[in-house]
Amino acid sequence: MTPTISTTGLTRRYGDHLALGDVSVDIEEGKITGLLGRNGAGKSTFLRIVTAQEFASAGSVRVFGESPVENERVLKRLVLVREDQQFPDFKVRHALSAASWFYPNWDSELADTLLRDFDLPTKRPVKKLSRGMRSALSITIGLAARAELTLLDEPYAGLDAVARQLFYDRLLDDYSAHPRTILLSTHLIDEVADLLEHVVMIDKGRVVLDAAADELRGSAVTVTGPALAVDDFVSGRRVLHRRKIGSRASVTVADALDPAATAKAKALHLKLEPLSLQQLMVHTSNGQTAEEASA
Ligand SMILES: Nc1ncnc2c1ncn2[C@@H]1O[C@H](COP(=O)(O)OP(=O)(O)OP(=O)(O)O)[C@@H](O)[C@H]1O
Repeated sequence: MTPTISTTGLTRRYGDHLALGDVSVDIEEGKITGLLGRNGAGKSTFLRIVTAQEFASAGSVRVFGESPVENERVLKRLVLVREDQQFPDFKVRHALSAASWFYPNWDSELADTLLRDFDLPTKRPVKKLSRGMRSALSITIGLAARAELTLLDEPYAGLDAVARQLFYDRLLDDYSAHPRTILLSTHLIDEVADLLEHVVMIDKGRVVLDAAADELRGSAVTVTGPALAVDDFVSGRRVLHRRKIGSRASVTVADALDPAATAKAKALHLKLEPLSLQQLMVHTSNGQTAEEASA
């Protein structure tokens, strides 16, 4: 199956700053993929290149098997929702009508439902909306467009926790009813972790993880207990992080534990805690091994 997005050696330099370096990834069709990374990691740059709003310095990008550059055939099959979405001087209902003409799969029933859910005033000029309301409008357009490729670039600026949860719920409901390829860029990883089927993590412009979310959940574990027992238990394993407090230690290892190792930990009275995706990003983007000690 041809991936919806495929990049090879994608590189973007701004002067001497490398925003994306040699990024080769495939974003598979019909999945929700998380594009994760810290501020400035290169997520928006990647999405702007995929949507031909910006050009690569080197490497190639294919979307639906073709170059997206000046390619109407490709661009009309995708929607990008950006955090800093700009709207013409329209009222909300005019912004929605304009979107309905532009996107071939537009669902006005869904748009109406989302307007009600987010309590958006249809007669108000977009410029008079609060920041959170503007995000809600962008999300409404992004979901109601029901584009085959839906790109969401941290679309929740200013949205409160209740509105963000509403967005995640509606995204999942509509995706379940109308499966499509969704790429969601975010650093609020814990909030979206359960939605994601695949994860691409970028750090300083480089891909540092590209794996199925299920594979990553439980792929690292923190072992806590008496320092000697912990050190013995983790010996020979790849240590991501080590913390010592007096005679106790807490060590994160990048291995899934097999049943025998889990039984051994239990016998040694060691505590095992699987690492969340968010913690995994913290450790992955902090470098290979971190050591902390306090007496
Ligand atoms: N037009 C530009 N000119 C110069 N540098 C840029 C430009 N656009 C992006 N950058 C730099 O490239 C890097 C990647 O930026 P990008 O916006 O892609 O990161 P991001 O992962 O989306 O970050 P955030 O989560 O903060 O939105 C940053 O260091 C940024 O300052």
